[in-house]
Amino acid sequence: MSETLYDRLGGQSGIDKLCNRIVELHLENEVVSPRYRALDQEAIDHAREKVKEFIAAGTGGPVEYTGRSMIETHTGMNVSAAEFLAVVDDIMQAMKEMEYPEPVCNEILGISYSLKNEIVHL
Ligand code: HEM
Repeated sequence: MSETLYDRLGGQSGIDKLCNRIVELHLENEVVSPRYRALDQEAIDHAREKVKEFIAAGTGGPVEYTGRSMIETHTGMNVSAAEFLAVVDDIMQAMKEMEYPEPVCNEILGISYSLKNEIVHL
């Protein structure tokens, strides 16, 4: 059987580390940090855990996503294209730091972009 993207991300432990780093980068990224700094610690922790689940489930892991849909989550935020790009940049930066092979980075990049219309200007 061929390896899933979940496997190539290092399974749940790889995805957990990746998401932890992505959230750290968001909190330092001046384009999007106000969005996350507006949340209390509990909400940040909750979002981080749901993102871990979302990626694991979406890449073929043995996990069910129990969070809200992308449209439901981001509706009312009026997320801009610049904010979307900043979030994708942080994802790519975290993947680069963790030295994932380029094809794996590109797959995540493609999946991220495929979600743009479910996140931006809602
Ligand atoms: C590929 C891009 C993105 C993905 C996959 C994604 C995924 C998620 C997930 C899974 C959650 C948690 C859902 C839940 O609580 O049930 C979430 C929450 C959140 N997202 Fe996104 N997101 C993306 C882009 C963005 C962007 C561009 C922004 C704006 C800067 C953003 C802002 C937020 C905020 C503020 C929350 C917390 C919402 C709350 O606590 O009510 N996200 N996102």
